[in-house]
Amino acid sequence: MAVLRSQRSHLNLHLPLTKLSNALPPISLPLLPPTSTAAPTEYNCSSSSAPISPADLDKIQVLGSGNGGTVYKVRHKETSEIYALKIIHHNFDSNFRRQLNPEMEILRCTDSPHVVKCHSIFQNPSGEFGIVMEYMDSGTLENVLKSEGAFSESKVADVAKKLLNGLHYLHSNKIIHRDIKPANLLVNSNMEVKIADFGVSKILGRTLDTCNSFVGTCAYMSPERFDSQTYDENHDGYAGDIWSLGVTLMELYMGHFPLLPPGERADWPTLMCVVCFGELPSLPEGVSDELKSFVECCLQKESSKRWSASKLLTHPFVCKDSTSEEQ
Ligand SMILES: Nc1ncnc2c1ncn2[C@@H]1O[C@H](COP(=O)(O)OP(=O)(O)OP(=O)(O)O)[C@@H](O)[C@H]1O
Repeated sequence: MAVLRSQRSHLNLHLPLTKLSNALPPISLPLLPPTSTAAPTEYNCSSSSAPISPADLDKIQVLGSGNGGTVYKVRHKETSEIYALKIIHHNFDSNFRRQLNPEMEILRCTDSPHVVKCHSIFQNPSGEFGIVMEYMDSGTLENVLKSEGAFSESKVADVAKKLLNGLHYLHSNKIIHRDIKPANLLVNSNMEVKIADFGVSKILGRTLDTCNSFVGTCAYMSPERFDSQTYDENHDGYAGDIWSLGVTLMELYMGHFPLLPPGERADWPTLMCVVCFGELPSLPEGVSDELKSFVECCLQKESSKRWSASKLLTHPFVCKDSTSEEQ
């Protein structure tokens, strides 16, 4: 307990910024025009089709809402194609009003089968932003877990491989997601799994970063994000996504949040003690050596000992019986 108290006394409780390395020049994206224009402004995310504007879409139902906005299922009037439309909440400052936030920038420039596809971004005359995305008809991995229960090892391996391909793509493009968890991973009926919700993500090297102080969801946060001084003050952020992936995959296999006993409240101090000072709970008996080893490679407390996404793609757990997947 004394050790715990002394460790706590020099904890950095306001979650410092990730230190940037490999800085790139800022990506130049156009500033959006002033909000007084009568027609919506549209940004096409796909090179092959015309931009979709709000007038092209009929709202069908609300799919969910979070801190960043509300997501609707919508139908394109002309093609009958179904999309997901995220309307970003309107409580932003005047600087934010005129610029794409990191989520929009990332969705606009990413193109991977493992990252949710953005078709179009627009701004209404009132200043409200909309993101037209591909519709993932099975919802989030969190929903799938609730309705179908714990995943088999082979299903966890399949999801792991798809997410690793997505993270490898993002990390190769200097993007850190910072909020990997079952609720931010979307699934469709083709059993595709895609990384979504870039609301707190970061593009390394950007000069503009509107989400510096945001911490992501603490339940899936790595030790260095709780306490960078003890764990690794030079962490680059990518390894934080790998930790969150490890917790997420354990959750899929065990059927409940793995770092606390089922039903225990995941408050910040309890989680910090478990993640930073406690021994991590092990996987249940009967689990294969490959899964055990894979999770260990993700959940190393020292971030530099964690495997990268590209190295994990070579781990026997994900490349047991299939050929390497394309990005
Ligand atoms: N492309 C999509 N296809 C299908 N459903 C989606 C899609 N995008 C989001 N959703 C649904 O809408 C919900 C809200 O999405 P949102 O991006 O606002 O994320 P959130 O994780 O709930 O919120 P926050 O921004 O606070 O993290 C999701 O939980 C999901 O159920």
